[in-house]
Amino acid sequence: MRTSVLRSVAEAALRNRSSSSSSHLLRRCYSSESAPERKVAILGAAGGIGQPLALLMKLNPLVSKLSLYDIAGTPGVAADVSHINTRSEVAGFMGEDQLGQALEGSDIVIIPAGVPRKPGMTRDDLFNINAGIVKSLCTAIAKYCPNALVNMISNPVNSTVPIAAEVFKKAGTYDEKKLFGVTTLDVVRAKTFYAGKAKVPVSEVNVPVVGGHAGITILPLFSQATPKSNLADDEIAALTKRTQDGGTEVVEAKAGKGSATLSMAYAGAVFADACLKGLNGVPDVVECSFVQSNVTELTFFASKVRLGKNGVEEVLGLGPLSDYEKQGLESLKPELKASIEKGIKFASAN
Ligand SMILES: NC(=O)C1=CN([C@@H]2O[C@H](COP(=O)(O)OP(=O)(O)OC[C@H]3O[C@@H](n4cnc5c(N)ncnc54)[C@H](O)[C@@H]3O)[C@@H](O)[C@H]2O)C=CC1
Ligand SMILES: O=C([O-])CC(=O)C(=O)O
Repeated sequence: MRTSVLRSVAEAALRNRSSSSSSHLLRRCYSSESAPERKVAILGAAGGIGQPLALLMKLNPLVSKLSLYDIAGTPGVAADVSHINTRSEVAGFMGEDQLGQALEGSDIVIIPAGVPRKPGMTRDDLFNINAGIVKSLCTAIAKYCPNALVNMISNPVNSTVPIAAEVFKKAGTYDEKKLFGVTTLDVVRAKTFYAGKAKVPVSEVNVPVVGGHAGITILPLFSQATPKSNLADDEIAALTKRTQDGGTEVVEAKAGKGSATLSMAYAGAVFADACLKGLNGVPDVVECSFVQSNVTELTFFASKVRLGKNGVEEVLGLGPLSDYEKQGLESLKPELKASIEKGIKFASAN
């Protein structure tokens, strides 16, 4: 009761954001004690990404219930994480019989379930195994928590997101505002690499990354990076390539032991936090994500997205592009289009 009254007042304050009391009210309204109940489920929670992501979500005061699901290993991960003295109650679920229980009542479902790359593989080489995993998990989401926001991490994201959309369409639960391909790691990398090259504080850096999440479909827009810098064209080209190959850099360094897990868990936690803030009515929450889109002729595309109480509030445009970026945009379209179509075809046929 007290919380809902507080929230109405805070929302009124939001409408008049110059009010000196508004920031105080909002702080109270969205602080951990009064934040609304939010259940977050992680599918693939015992994996390389799933475990550190479970840790990071346990540290998030906006989460009240943390549901950890995998086909094996979740009781141990859940017992371990549950001892941390933060707000959320943790429950572990293992095996398909428990998937419904894991999902029921979820506000956000994060999916890092599936196999990772080994050196020499592309993300698309994961399609044959991961497409089926994502399809069956999304079928369960449509049944048990059709209104949840879905944060898709499993690769190839350029195809797994269209697969999820088709599964939800077939089930009659598709809401394009609620399905997200997580491309935050591309942004995290672009920020880190840009800060290093431009010699600016990394905490102040912003770089949009658009397109998709594989090789040349990852298009960082360094012309829009802030703080501004005077990097030469060849430096921008090298930064772009390093961002596009960031995943492969980690795969090769891990030499057969998987792909990015820790940086991905961080990126997944940043994106889920943004979704939670959006759901809770925090204004001006903007992150890049691979979503259903009209920004280009492609039906799914990553760009900046404003997050709100229903998920996507607004898909933002690309802004001004340099000639180099315009070229990159045209070059990525055929590959991204083919990956989207591959996902749709798989989901329609199976
Ligand atoms: N979107 C992105 O930026 C990134 C995506 N990834 C992708 O994330 C996925 C997971 O990577 P890792 O955690 O390193 O792999 P991992 O092999 O360490 O963990 C995957 C987990 O998924 C579980 N799993 C398999 N089938 C399942 C099912 N049907 N239901 C529930 N859980 C199931 C496994 O038991 C395992 O615990 C890979 O596809 C990888 O390519 C990785 C890094 C970045
Ligand atoms: O490269 C991979 O296979 C995993 C991934 O998506 C990334 O690290 O960006």
